[in-house]
Amino acid sequence: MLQVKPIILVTGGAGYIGSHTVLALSRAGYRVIVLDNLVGGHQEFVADILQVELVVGDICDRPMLDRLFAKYKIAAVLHFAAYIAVGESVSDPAKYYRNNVSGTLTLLEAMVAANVKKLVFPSTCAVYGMPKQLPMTEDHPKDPLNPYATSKWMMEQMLEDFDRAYNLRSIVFRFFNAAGANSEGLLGEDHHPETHLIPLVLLAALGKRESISICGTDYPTPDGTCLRDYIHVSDLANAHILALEYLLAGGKSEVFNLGNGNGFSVREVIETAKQVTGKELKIIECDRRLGDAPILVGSSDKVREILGWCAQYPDLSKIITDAWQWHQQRHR
Ligand SMILES: NC(=O)c1ccc[n+]([C@@H]2O[C@H](COP(=O)([O-])OP(=O)(O)OC[C@H]3O[C@@H](n4cnc5c(N)ncnc54)[C@H](O)[C@@H]3O)[C@@H](O)[C@H]2O)c1
Ligand SMILES: O=c1ccn([C@@H]2O[C@H](COP(=O)(O)OP(=O)(O)O[C@H]3O[C@H](CO)[C@H](O)[C@H](O)[C@H]3O)[C@@H](O)[C@H]2O)c(=O)[nH]1
Repeated sequence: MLQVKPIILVTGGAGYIGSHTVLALSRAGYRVIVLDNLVGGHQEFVADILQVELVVGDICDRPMLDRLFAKYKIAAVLHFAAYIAVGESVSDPAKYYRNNVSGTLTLLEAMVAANVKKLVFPSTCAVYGMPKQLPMTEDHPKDPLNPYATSKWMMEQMLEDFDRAYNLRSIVFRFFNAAGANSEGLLGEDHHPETHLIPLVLLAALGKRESISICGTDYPTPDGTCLRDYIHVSDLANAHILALEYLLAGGKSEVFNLGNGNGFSVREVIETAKQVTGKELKIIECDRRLGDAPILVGSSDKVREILGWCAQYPDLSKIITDAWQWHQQRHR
């Protein structure tokens, strides 16, 4: 007998990680509804490339959410919608608490009211703050260094309470640094303004930016620049399918790191990008960026053990090659 897969609501599905996850969901046979206000997302990703239904709306709009949950029989929500720039969250924290925390609370209340009680939520390794032990495991102390990370930690705590009080089951993924692009060149990373290292380096390689800045060269790391754990966006997307299947099968709430467990410095990323692109880059060394931790590298043993997740593209060179292919196409 033909099995009909459930309907999944993806907030922020027109954005970078959300769109890659919608692609993985569609390929796994799910019917997907994207809810995005398009402040940071791309309508053409959803309408032209993914060809799934897009509802243009805001997670802060409770009446619209109620209508949405009444119209579709949604089995679970994957909640990517958020503001994401660490630096901006330091200068304008209210914007982050309003959109990320208040918006998520509105969404969760609408879910409980509609009896939709399964959620996958992207948090960040930035909830850990300064590393006390490396690689970081899920029980590492939490000490967010900026309002963006604090907003994610607040939402994690909200989810714990919603589980206890309303039986809302969630999988929280603490992403390390999402990077790369769909290997077939269908989707990629295009934030406005762009703040992330890899796309900025590639825009410099394309001549769209004059130079690339290294933000801080006096960190307590081997070459003085920050170490990050870069993870391919398609590996993140696949983890969401496993999380969804786990929740739909009745799994209990869990929190997982998602990273590759290898730290690369800013200089190493720039060096790898030079090799991939074959371009020389003008490098400017400048001051540290506010709210940056020196090292964020995680252990993903728990997600491997419980969800059976395994990275398909752990190699930094492959991550940058896929991003480069997409950037070249996008800016042709
Ligand atoms: N990029 C990373 O390295 C990283 C790391 C850790 C966690 N995350 C989390 O993953 C998620 C997705 O990140 P991304 O890099 O794809 O960001 P993105 O900006 O590309 O996507 C976010 C999407 O959410 C939408 N959105 C924002 N506020 C909304 C609202 N109020 N209502 C409806 N839609 C709204 C935007 O239009 C955008 O399409 C975010 O929650 C982010 O915090 C990202
Ligand atoms: O022009 C730049 C941009 C970044 N960096 C450095 O490169 C590293 C990576 O920076 P990104 O902005 O690419 O990524 P972040 O580590 O700051 O942040 C990302 O990962 C975080 C978790 O670490 C959060 O989840 C956040 O959403 C996500 O943007 C940092 O040390 C940063 O200081 C530079 O040197 N020059």
